[in-house]
Amino acid sequence: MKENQKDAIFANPLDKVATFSFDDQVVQVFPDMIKRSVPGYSNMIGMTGVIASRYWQPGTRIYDLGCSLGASTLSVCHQIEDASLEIIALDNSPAMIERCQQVLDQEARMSSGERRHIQLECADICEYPIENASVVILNFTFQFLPVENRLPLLKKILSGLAPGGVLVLSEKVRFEQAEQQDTLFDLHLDFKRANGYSELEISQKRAALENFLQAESFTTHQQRFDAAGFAQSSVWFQYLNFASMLAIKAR
Ligand SMILES: Nc1ncnc2c1ncn2[C@@H]1O[C@H](C[S@+](CC[C@H]([NH3+])C(=O)[O-])CC(=O)[O-])[C@@H](O)[C@H]1O
Ligand SMILES: O=C(O)C(=O)Cc1ccccc1
Repeated sequence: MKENQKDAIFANPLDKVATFSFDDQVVQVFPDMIKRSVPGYSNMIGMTGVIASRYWQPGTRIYDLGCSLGASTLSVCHQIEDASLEIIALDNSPAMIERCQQVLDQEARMSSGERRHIQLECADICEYPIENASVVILNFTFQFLPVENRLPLLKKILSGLAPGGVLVLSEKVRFEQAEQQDTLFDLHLDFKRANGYSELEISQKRAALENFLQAESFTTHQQRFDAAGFAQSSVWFQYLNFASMLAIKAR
């Protein structure tokens, strides 16, 4: 199995910076990239399992939408011991799915407990059916969807959730007030510098993400949760311009 490598994707000058893509090169460095780029990533992933264990209802499924290498799925498995737990983990990057399968196989070999029911699928989350769920996880995936696909996806999730079910949505956010946006955005750049990224890496990655990652404000997220029909929504975590929200379906 390929070992995880340090992220140096944008370390050398590129003639033309192509739009970011979840290809084999990104997969090889992904755990390092996400930890050094997303403030609070480990906290949000760890708590995702804790939230899942409060809202999961036996006989229903948990969906991990945009699972990458399975970090949220594994957090859920650590928190819910029940052998009947069924997780459906989706990603539309074949390179991610291939590596995720290796990660899950390795975990299964290492843990002496029950074999978990994890269905891994290479699929577009906007197309895939969501049925009989009590927990749906969207950790840092929604931000990559075309904006016009976002409300339809939330409506599909709500209709697939059982009463009392939860959606966990973690994202990069932006702020409506220009001064607040500048302050927290600049501090995020400092966070990346403190984690060893150079000015060149920071500026080339920024160019690669332009128009690809579209962050939205808390107000936009809250209004969309309401428009989709969720009964309640809250921001439960924020670290600079990254946050995690949860939205609950009426009982
Ligand atoms: N339409 C789509 N359908 C399916 N997958 C998609 C789609 N669009 C993007 N993806 C997938 O969403 C993932 C986003 S990464 C999630 C991290 C993970 N949740 C984690 O918590 O470790 C976040 C990041 O890289 O910032 C990638 O693996 C894409 O292939
Ligand atoms: O690096 C950034 O600026 C981000 O917004 C986070 C991120 C992390 C991993 C892949 C794409 C974006």
